[in-house]
Amino acid sequence: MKQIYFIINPKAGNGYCLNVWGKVETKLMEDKIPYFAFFTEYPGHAIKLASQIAASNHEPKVVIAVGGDGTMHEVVNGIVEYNNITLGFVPGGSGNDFSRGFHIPSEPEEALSVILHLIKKEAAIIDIGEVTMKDDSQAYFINNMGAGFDALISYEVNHSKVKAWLNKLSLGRLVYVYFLLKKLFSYNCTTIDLSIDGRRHILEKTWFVTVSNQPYYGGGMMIAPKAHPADGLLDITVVHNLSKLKLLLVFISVFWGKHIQFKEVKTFKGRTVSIQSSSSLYVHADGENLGYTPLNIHIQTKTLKVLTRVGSMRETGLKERDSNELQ
Ligand SMILES: Nc1ncnc2c1ncn2[C@@H]1O[C@H](COP(=O)(O)OP(=O)(O)OP(=O)(O)O)[C@@H](O)[C@H]1O
Repeated sequence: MKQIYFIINPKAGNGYCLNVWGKVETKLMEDKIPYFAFFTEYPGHAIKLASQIAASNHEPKVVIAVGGDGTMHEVVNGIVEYNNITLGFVPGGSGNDFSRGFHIPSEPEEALSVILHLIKKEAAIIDIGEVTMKDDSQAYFINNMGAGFDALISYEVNHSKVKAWLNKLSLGRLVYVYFLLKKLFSYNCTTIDLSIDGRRHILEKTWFVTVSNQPYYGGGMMIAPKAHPADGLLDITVVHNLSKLKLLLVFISVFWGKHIQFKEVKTFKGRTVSIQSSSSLYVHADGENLGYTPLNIHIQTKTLKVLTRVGSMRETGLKERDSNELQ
């Protein structure tokens, strides 16, 4: 069997992740499965740990992130340039949208069982998004990225103590709702200039743009119900031209993926996307703050090997599609 490395974020889920790791560790010992474990010590550390593991030799290895979407995001960014790594995930964060979108069980022992089962089978090969910022710096996302109101919410969530309190009450998912309501009334919408595969869209009074590789974000909102991480396309969602009150209505419907029925919600599919705006907008990737617009996004198809129940294109009956056909 390939060597298994765990990268654990002890701060994820406001420390709940250490309980998750305790359960995983007990199961590994019971089943006498050899492994290496590394704990992150500061933000960004998982990128370094993951790239060091990948670079240590050319042997194929399994790296399993234990934490939230931010931990998975860092691990992806650490291994993206190496082709000897297969990725796994045990959810231990507050939002855990990766596990929702990639069908990883929420119970730690169950997640581990699925991973150990899948190690013996073929991993899914999925797409990822590459974001290039104005200063040419690059970052990759596995779930989604966003610019505008949703990125502002991410920023507020990541810099607030409310998340810790809600996590203590096992209500971590509600932190996004709390900040949405808090920021809704002071937010100023902007005109955005969106290019998708060279086709330009000027969208006035825009709340936000998200670019998704899988359906879920923000702790369970089904922002891009038709997104599939192995279809060779990114799903773009724009919410614009609607009142604050109607935004709340759209927001409620997003948990069921019904928001796309509103005329103010535009959806597109594409391979390259550029976002410019009349004023600088906050940007996030997988819920981690990235900076500000303008930026360019490019899909890297079939780039990552992931231990997930989300099947390959062949298994799900999807065909490689042309983005223009689907807009
Ligand atoms: N030792 C550490 N001390 C402080 N912060 C850390 C440490 N290790 C990692 N981090 C940071 O913790 C942040 C949150 O991690 P993560 O997103 O995995 O958990 P979460 O926020 O609870 O879950 P989710 O993103 O699913 O809501 C990340 O930005 C990461 O860089």
